[in-house]
Amino acid sequence: MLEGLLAFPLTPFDADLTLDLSAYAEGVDRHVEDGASAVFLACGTGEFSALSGQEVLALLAAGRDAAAGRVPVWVGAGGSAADARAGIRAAESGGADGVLLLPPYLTAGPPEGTLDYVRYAVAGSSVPVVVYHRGTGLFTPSTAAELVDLPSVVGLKDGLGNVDLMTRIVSAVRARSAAFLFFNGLPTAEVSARAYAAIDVARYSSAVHCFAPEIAMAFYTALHDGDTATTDRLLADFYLPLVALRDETPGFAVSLVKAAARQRGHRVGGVRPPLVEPRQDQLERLDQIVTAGLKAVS
Ligand SMILES: O=C([O-])C(=O)C[C@H](O)[C@@H](O)C(=O)[O-]
Repeated sequence: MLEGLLAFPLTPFDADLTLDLSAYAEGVDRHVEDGASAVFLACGTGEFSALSGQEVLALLAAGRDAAAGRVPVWVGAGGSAADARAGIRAAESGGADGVLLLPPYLTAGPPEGTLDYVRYAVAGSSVPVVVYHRGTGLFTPSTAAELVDLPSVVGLKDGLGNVDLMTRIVSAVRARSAAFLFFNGLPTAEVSARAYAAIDVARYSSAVHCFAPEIAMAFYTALHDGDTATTDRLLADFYLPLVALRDETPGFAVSLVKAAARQRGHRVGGVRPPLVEPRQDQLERLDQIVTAGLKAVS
């Protein structure tokens, strides 16, 4: 389940920041045509935190139509415990193949509370769920191992980036389940992909696939083939400069992706607040970084 490169479509907005569903359908179709093995709608890159429950459902309907059965369609849920439960149920009724459960809104409890949040959210539904480990939703090795007892929870996606903790989480879960799935969902996941593959977290998602699928697919293939000359070149020429720019401003893990998609001619519009747009000098550097990345794969 969920082999290959996972794509997280951007959510396009009009000039007044309302959803642009026809542009969304184009984006989902582009991901599938460009080699994504599954699409995860309305998650981090898709600005889940800025969307209403109704908007997420509209994106699910448009995304399913656009994917047309060619790849699995997963969708985000999360926020308050009540919204997370309602979101998972609505995703199930709306025909999603699975749900990425994002962290609880605003308040962090202890790890046992995070586990309870997942139990509460998945109660009464059977659609497969992957739990996103980041921010206000953190696990210990022992609480992560208890996820195995929840039949609909099939995996954990790490967005924290603590290799020591993830190594211990993978070991604790593997002692109880060989089938449980692990995903690297760190911002610009390619940068940590080699290290994470070494600790049995080989699946990853690529936000870069939203604007430079040529680069994302070349990196994925090189990583899969053990072609370190290519992964090293793409890291040096493209991913590491991109991450340096990304780290200049909070929220750029999404804003830069949207800006780069616009630069490549895609109809995605701007970001909703609290995200901000890159300045002109940052846009110019972004353009240079993408040009260098495309040259490296040409
Ligand atoms: O929820 C999300 O949007 C993600 O975690 C996906 C991104 O693709 C992330 O892995 C990245 O930036 O490469």
